[in-house]
Amino acid sequence: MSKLRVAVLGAKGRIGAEAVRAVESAEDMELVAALGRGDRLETLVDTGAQVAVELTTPASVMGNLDFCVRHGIHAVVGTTGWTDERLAQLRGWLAQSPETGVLIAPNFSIGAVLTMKFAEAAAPYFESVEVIELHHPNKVDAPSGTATRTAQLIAAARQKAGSPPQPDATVTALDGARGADVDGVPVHAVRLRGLLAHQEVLLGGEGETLTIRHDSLHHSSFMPGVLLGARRVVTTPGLTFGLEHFLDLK
Ligand SMILES: NC(=O)c1ccc[n+]([C@@H]2O[C@H](COP(=O)([O-])OP(=O)(O)OC[C@H]3O[C@@H](n4cnc5c(N)ncnc54)[C@H](O)[C@@H]3O)[C@@H](O)[C@H]2O)c1
Ligand SMILES: O=C(O)C1=N[C@H](C(=O)O)CCC1
Repeated sequence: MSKLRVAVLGAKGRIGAEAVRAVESAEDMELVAALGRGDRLETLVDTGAQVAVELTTPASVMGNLDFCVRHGIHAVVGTTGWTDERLAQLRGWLAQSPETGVLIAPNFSIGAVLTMKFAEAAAPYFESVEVIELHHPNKVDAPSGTATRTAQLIAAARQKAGSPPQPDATVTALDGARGADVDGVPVHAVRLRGLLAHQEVLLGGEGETLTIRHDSLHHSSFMPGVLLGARRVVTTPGLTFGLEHFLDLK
């Protein structure tokens, strides 16, 4: 059986370098390109890449995806910075290239995907829900893509269940003290040397709290998800948002 021809964009970055190693080690894949900032995207075409793993920056991701989709190269995207406007633009590009697949995974680790699922399930049963994400201080965006997605899922679950607004008597607050408001869910971002990627979802009800916590301790935690995404995206045209769609979660 022929090997899946995979390229990595952002290959010298923290997660990109780990992805290069993971693709090289995967028996069913061939690493055909490992591109960094300033490298020619035409290399993807020249090397016959079938899938590009996009792990760059919010400033670079759209240009890279525009090129990939126009050339019918499937993409697995871990880069953050997704807004409704960006998603609509990407959907527009994909409509012009209906056989091409793009997976955007706010988080590739199974624990983080499960954290989101558990938080979504628990959210309607508690009066209060807040998200705290904690990352290394080299991270350029806040809040994290994972925390934003988690808060959106929580908010949607609460809206569907008819949950009332969260109790909060705050009248005066320093800017930022109550975190960022993501669809009504407060999200707090911590940046601390020594950390990699961590998240807590705090839920509170009368006389009880529930804390759901996930810790990524090494970039290897993201690799099974990256490889799964690359294998599945080639047969999944259009936009898939969230690795959970490629997992058989009950
Ligand atoms: N989805 C996930 O599970 C997951 C996990 C970890 C990181 N991330 C995200 O992945 C992205 C990268 O994270 P990081 O910690 O590796 O950052 P990083 O800064 O270490 O790496 C980014 C790399 O991309 C390169 N780059 C920038 N523009 C480029 C371009 N146009 N073409 C090719 N390379 C380019 C940079 O030079 C750098 O080497 C961030 O958005 C981060 O939030 C996602
Ligand atoms: O290290 C990062 O940067 C990470 N970014 C993603 C996010 O913003 O959610 C995933 C976790 C690691």
